[in-house]
Amino acid sequence: MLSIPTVTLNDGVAFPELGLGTYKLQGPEGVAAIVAAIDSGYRLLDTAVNYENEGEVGEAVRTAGVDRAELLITTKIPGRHHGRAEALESTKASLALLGLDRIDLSLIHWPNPSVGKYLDTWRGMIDAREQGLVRSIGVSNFTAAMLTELIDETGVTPAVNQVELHPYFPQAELRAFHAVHGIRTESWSPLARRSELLQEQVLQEIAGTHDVTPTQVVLRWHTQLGSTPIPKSADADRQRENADVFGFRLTDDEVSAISALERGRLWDGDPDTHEEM
Ligand SMILES: NC(=O)C1=CN([C@@H]2O[C@H](COP(=O)(O)OP(=O)(O)OC[C@H]3O[C@@H](n4cnc5c(N)ncnc54)[C@H](OP(=O)(O)O)[C@@H]3O)[C@@H](O)[C@H]2O)C=CC1
Ligand SMILES: O=C(O)C(=O)[C@@H](O)[C@H](O)C(=O)CO
Repeated sequence: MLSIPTVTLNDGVAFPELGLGTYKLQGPEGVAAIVAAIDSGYRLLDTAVNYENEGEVGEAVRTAGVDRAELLITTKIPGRHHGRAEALESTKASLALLGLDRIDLSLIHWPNPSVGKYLDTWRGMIDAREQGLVRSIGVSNFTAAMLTELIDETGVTPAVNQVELHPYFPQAELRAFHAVHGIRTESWSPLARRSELLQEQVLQEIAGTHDVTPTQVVLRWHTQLGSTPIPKSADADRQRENADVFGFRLTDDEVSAISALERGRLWDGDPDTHEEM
C-alpha cells in the first residue's frame, strides 16, 4: 500500500500531502472508485454538497478496510447555504448524507462576494467546530483580501484555502500569502482538467529524467510547492500512479521550468467575479 506523507495544519491536524478529488464520482461505480483509492493508500477525500455524492463518499468510507479515524473527509458549503445559521444547517445535512458523526475539513466552496455573506458563513463554521461537528475549517477560492477580512473580523485563520492551481496557473502570490499566515494551500484541478497539459514537452523531458510519468511530475511539483493536490481519477491504476510521487525529487530548476508554463486560469473562475450557488 502507498504511504502518503502528512503536514501539520495551523490547528494541529495531520493533513495528507495528496488526496482524491471526487467530483463526478457517483453511483456504484463512484463508490467502487473511492474504495479503490482508499485501499491503495489515499486518506484525504474531497467532496462537496454540490457534487451530489456525499452519500457515495460515506458508503466508500464504511466499505473500505481502513479505520474511520485514519481518513480525512472534506466537504464544502455551497453558495445557497451562506449565512451563519445556514452554514450550521448545511453541516448537519452533510453529516446525515455522509452518515458520519464528524466532518474532518469543512470549506466555504465559493465566496460569492456580491451576496456579501461569506463572513457570516465563516462565523457559522466556527460555531460548527465549537459544537464538535467539524474538526478543521477552511475556505476555497478565497483571495488574499477575503482571507484578510476573515482573519481580522474573527481572529480565526482558515486552516486551508483550496484554489485552482496547476502549472498553467501556479498562484505564486497567493501561495506566498498563505505561507505568511500559516494557511495550507490545496490545489484543485491539479492536472488542469480538460487541457493539453500532460502533453507539454517540458513535462515529458523531466518525466524521462526521473523515469516517471508526466502526471507524476506535475503532482510532485504541487507537493514541492507546498500544496496538497487532489487529483480525481475513476481508475484504480491511475489513482496509484497519481499517489506514487514521493519516491523522487524535482530539482529547483525543474520546478521553475514547470512553473514557467504559466498562462492563466483554465476557465473564467476568478473568485472576485465567478459565483456558484
Ligand atoms: N473547490 C473548487 O471550486 C473545485 C474543487 N475541485 C476538486 O478538485 C478535484 C480535482 O479536480 P478535477 O477538476 O477533477 O481535475 P483534475 O485535474 O484532477 O483532472 C481529472 C481528469 O484527469 C484524468 N486523470 C486523472 N489521473 C490521470 C492520469 N494519471 N493520467 C491521465 N489522466 C488522468 C481524469 O480521468 P479518469 O477519471 O478517467 O482517470 C479526469 O478526466 C475535483 O474532483 C474536486 O474534488 C475541482 C474544481 C473546483
Ligand atoms: O468542482 C467544483 O468544486 C466546482 O466548483 C465546479 O463546479 C467547477 O466550478 C466546475 O466544474 C466548473 O466547470
